[in-house]
Amino acid sequence: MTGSRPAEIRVSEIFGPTIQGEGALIGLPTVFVRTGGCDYRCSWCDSLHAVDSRYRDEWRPMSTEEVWQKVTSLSGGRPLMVSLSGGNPAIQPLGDLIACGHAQGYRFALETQGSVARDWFADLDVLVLSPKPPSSGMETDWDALGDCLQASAGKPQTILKIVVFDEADYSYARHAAARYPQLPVYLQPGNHTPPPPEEHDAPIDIEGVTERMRWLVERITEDRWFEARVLPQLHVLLWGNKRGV
Ligand SMILES: C[S@@+](CC[C@H](N)C(=O)[O-])C[C@H]1O[C@@H](n2cnc3c(N)ncnc32)[C@H](O)[C@@H]1O
Ligand SMILES: Nc1nc2[nH]cc(C(=O)O)c2c(=O)[nH]1
Ligand code: SF4
Ligand SMILES: [Mg+2]
Repeated sequence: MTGSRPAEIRVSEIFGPTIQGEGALIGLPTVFVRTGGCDYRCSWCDSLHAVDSRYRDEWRPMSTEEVWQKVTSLSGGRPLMVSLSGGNPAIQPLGDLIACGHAQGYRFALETQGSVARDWFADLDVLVLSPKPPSSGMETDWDALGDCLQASAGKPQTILKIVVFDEADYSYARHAAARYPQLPVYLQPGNHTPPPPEEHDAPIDIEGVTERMRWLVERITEDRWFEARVLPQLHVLLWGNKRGV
């Protein structure tokens, strides 16, 4: 007799502790679980190694226990914030992992574009919704994003984090923020020229990122948009496009 086996999590990489480089938790020590596979294909994705099926061979199906073992070994058994990213982590079975970690005092933040909702979003501590602006080449399904919010049932701390490259992206961010006035908004300057994933340490266009940040600050102050926050990707400033940091 065979019972159904618990679903496995498709993992691209597990690394840390490092610091959370983006959004509301910036600077906070964290271990990343980056899952493999995404239902989007953003033109400027900086994590293609977890998106493009060319890298599928590097993704490993792991049981919840195996993932948990790796997280606790990296953290030395000391509870911390676990960041679930990808790819789109929402397409992986992560509910058991969250329950397992909570039982040991760990907390969980998840980053997703908001295209797929899961019941277990309500068990997260932090939900980062990062809908994609026009420069990504993706189309936002606002109903799906609404479903994600509904699934979270107001339990996790929830924020909007929007990447901005240009004026059209900025307008999109304003529109998204207006749809969800209850959510804190973080504007993140886009980082151009992501390297091919096999190039782990390519130089970044730091001037471009800095220029876009200054422009973003100008735009929000001009518009008197005083609820918005502008933040760089701290890990990009510190380590460029290096993987696993
Ligand atoms: C790699 S994604 C993975 C999680 C999920 N798929 C998502 O997009 O939210 C993690 C975060 O990195 C951001 N990101 C990806 N490529 C970027 C780039 N070139 N510049 C700035 N932020 C980027 C995404 O917008 C998202 O907020
Ligand atoms: N340090 C660090 N912070 C991050 N915040 C979001 C990341 C991601 O790729 O999802 C990321 C990442 O890859 N590294
Ligand atoms: S949704 Fe996220 S992981 Fe997927 S392609 Fe876009 S930025 Fe990359
Ligand atoms: Mg990243």
